[in-house]
Amino acid sequence: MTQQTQQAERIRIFDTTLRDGEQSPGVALNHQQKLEIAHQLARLGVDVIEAGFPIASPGDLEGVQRIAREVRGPIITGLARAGQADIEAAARGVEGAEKPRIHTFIATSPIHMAKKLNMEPEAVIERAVTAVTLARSFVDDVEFSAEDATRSEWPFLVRIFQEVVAAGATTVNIPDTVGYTTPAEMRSLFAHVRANLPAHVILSAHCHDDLGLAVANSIAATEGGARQIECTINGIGERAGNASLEEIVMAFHTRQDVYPFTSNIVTRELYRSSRMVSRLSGMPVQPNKAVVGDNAFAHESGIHQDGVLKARETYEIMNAELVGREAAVLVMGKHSGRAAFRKALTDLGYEIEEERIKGLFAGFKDLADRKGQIYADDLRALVEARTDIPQTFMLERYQITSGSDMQPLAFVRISTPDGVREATASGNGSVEAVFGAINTATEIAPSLEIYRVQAVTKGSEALGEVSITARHGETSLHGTGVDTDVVAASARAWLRIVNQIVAGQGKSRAVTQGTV
Ligand SMILES: CC(=O)SCCNC(=O)CCNC(=O)[C@H](O)C(C)(C)COP(=O)(O)OP(=O)(O)OC[C@H]1O[C@@H](n2cnc3c(N)ncnc32)[C@H](O)[C@@H]1OP(=O)(O)O
Ligand SMILES: CC(C)C(=O)C(=O)O
Ligand SMILES: [Mg+2]
Repeated sequence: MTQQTQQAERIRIFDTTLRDGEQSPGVALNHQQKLEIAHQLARLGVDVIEAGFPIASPGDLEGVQRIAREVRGPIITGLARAGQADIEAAARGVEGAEKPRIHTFIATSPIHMAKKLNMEPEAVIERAVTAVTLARSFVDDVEFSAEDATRSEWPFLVRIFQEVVAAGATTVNIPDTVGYTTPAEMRSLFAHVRANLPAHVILSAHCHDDLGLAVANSIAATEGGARQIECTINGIGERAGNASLEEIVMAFHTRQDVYPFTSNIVTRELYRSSRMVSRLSGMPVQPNKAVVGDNAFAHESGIHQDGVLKARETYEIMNAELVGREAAVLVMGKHSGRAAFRKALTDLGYEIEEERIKGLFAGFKDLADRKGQIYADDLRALVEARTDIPQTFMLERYQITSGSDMQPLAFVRISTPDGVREATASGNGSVEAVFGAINTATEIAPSLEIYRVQAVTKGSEALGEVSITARHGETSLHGTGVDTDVVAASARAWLRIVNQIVAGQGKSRAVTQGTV
């Protein structure tokens, strides 16, 4: 949101990750963690940091105090119910701040007033006015929130807002506390309140995501006159969470044509902020989360990859670097096409002629079908597993029968230029049995010297690389095989040795005809 247009108006970003975000079930941040996040929020350029709810606990008070003392730049605020003790605690919390604010609130919906507060509407107004007046005795900057505003009666809302503004509130917040409203409703509500309050009062939106509308509702609020948006990093917060800061900021940034707003947010700090909050709060970010999710700038399907390689904008409306991430990632998998495959091999440093790429691509698709995601090491293994040694013997299929009370029995079916050979053999283990069956089928029997196996890629479907050194007469030969199945990888490695012997790279003898 750094781009300026002529009519651009400023939207203040009020971050409540450390207060409403911390209200996410299971999240509790210690002072050090809160401070670390607050410093990052300052680097991110938020206008307001809601650092906590000082009356909640001595620890919360101390956390707010440390942030107020140590973090410079943003306004630091603490939340307070509409009551003396809460407001005094909030005042103690923010007193060291360069720019202190007290944020006080009381519910205004019929259900909250009657069932929760057990108060008459007139008493609620009186309590709100008293609270704002007290808060103003400590600081010049006071925000008042009408909790559950979107289920409140509009005339009542306007009345309480007018009264708290007269008592000194400088920002008036209209929260959709239970995530109930819709964009059209929010737009109208803000326009109505805006028309009934003095122009110097900043209107604020605070939306929850119970229906997945928090970001849309926050943006709609700006169309009705909101100039402050309350949100959290990664959208964490009470129940389904709050409006996500990064989504709002990037919506404005990307659609300047329809939302001519500016803000102080340094978009390149968004991803770092997201990672930090996720790490410290213990709340993972879903992979498909907009802007900051692992997949937000990743492309797996061939048609998209081809488009992105030709022109990034074909499938990307934002630049990954703009939010502090690495450039778009092409994820290799079974939906990938040749364009991305070729690019991935080039990126890995291979210069491979087109004819060979065709062959490798078939192997890649086959592997992707079995493995799912293909990593760089998978590609390396694919390329390097193929050499120019003639594949005289090729494993078509194998089968192992084994159990706790029997010796493993291997069956192999091997193709040769002259036809197919099949053989069975038993061994002390599955690998030994399959080697025996290959020896029988090929009539070549190198002796095993060294056998090593290692996982070369990530994931439970990782590729296993088998590396074998064998002797044939006086010659030592080396073969490797890669597969998601260790027995198959072993069989491939063994056949590579056999094929080297046939090709004369070891002390070999002629391939004999016939099916075993
Ligand atoms: C929509 C929001 O996100 S609001 C913020 C929610 N966040 C939190 O509640 C986290 C921190 N909260 C706490 O630590 C505790 O709830 C405290 C310290 C604030 C209060 O604890 P307790 O005194 O034990 O009260 P408890 O939480 O059980 O009940 C809340 C009381 O506050 C009253 N209350 C609720 N909101 C307000 C308000 N805005 N102004 C005045 N009183 C209020 C309730 O009516 C209830 O009063 P009652 O005990 O007379 O019935
Ligand atoms: C305290 C207020 C602003 C709040 O968090 C809400 O209503 O959701
Ligand atoms: Mg809230």
